[in-house]
Formats: sequence, C-alpha cells, structure tokens
Amino acid sequence: MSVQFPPIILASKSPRRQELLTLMGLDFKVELKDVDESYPEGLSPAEIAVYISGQKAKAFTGDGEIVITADTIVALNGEILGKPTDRAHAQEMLKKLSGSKHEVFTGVTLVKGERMYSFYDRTAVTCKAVTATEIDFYIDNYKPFDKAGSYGVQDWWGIVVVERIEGSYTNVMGLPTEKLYNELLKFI
Ligand SMILES: Cc1cn([C@H]2C[C@H](O)[C@@H](COP(=O)(O)OP(=O)(O)OP(=O)(O)O)O2)c(=O)[nH]c1=O
Repeated sequence: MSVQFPPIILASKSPRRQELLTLMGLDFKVELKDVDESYPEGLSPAEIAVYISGQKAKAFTGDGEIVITADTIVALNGEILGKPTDRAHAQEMLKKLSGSKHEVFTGVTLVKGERMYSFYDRTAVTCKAVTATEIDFYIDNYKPFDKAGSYGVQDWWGIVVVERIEGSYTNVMGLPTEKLYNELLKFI
C-alpha cells in the first residue's frame, strides 16, 4: 500500500471487522477490553452508535498507535434492535425486519494519544417479506445471536432476503470501510 499508517490496534472481537480491516490492506493487532455497552436515554440511533464506540475507545490511550473501535446498531422506525438475547428475541426482530426498510448505523472511534475522533455511517436496508418457517430456518442454520438486528448481510439473509441496500454494504457488516479509510488519512 502506498500510504503508510502508524501501527493500528483494532479493539474488536468481531471477526467481520477483522476481515474488513484485512481487506483494506491494513496491518493491525487485535486487543480486547470489556466495555459496558449501555447508553443514556434520548440519543438518536446515530448518536447511540457513536456513543458506544466512544465508550469502547475510552479504555485505550493509543500512544503512537491508532486504536479503532466500532459499534453497529439496527434501527427500525425509531426502535433500536441490538443483539438478540435468545431465539424468541431473534424471531421477533426478524419478523419486524421482514417486508420493511430499516437503517444500520455504525459508529467508529479513532484514538491516538490524547486525540479521539468519532464518526458514523448510515445504510438503509430493505428486506423482502419472509415466512415464519424461513425465519426459523435462518436462525437454526445461521445462529445470528452475535449480530445486531439478528441477521448478517454477508450470509443467507443478505443473499436471499435483502432486496436493496442504499449506502455502504460494509457499514452493515460492521465497519464503513470507505469512510474509515478517508478518516484515517485525515487522522494520522
Ligand atoms: C446488521 C449486521 C450486524 N453484524 C454484526 C457486526 C457486529 O459484529 C455485530 C454488532 O455488535 P457490536 O456490539 O457492534 O460488535 P461486537 O460485539 O460484535 O464486537 P466488538 O464490540 O468487540 O467490536 O453485528 C453483521 O455481521 N452483519 C450484519 O448484517
């Protein structure tokens, strides 16, 4: 790669984020810290994603290194859909997403020394209507319990159910790579 970035730490256990950063051609290390993912009331979906990515970043100082954290949430008509707590919760979320359009927000925070900068990207996703049997098939075979909104745009749901995506695809997967690249160039 022609651009030289300082050493990068990705503070995320998400295999999708690790994969996307690798696809960006960046060298990085993964470091994990436990973070409370609760957020204050009254925030918009974009503000929630940014707030939680900021909370994840506060655990790091990033001396000489750039630390990247992110948080992805799904919003449907003002309702926030995070990760499902169990099978029934996943069924409920997928039923709501079926036959409708929702938004995915990923907040990203960059940290280097004393500097901290956050941004977000927004993608609109339209899903076709699916049956209860298809939802059960999906949950049983793809176990989307680690995913916001209970689905992965990169798996069966994205291939078969997602009709239309307006905005960044990688933002839905968990990291808005196009925007992240531009922001990293400005941040270093
Ligand atoms: C909507 C959607 C979410 N997701 C994933 C991305 C994130 O991993 C997860 C949202 O949870 P997050 O809390 O954003 O991230 P995480 O807990 O997986 O990882 P970490 O906090 O360590 O960074 O949902 C997909 O993989 N595909 C999708 O289509």
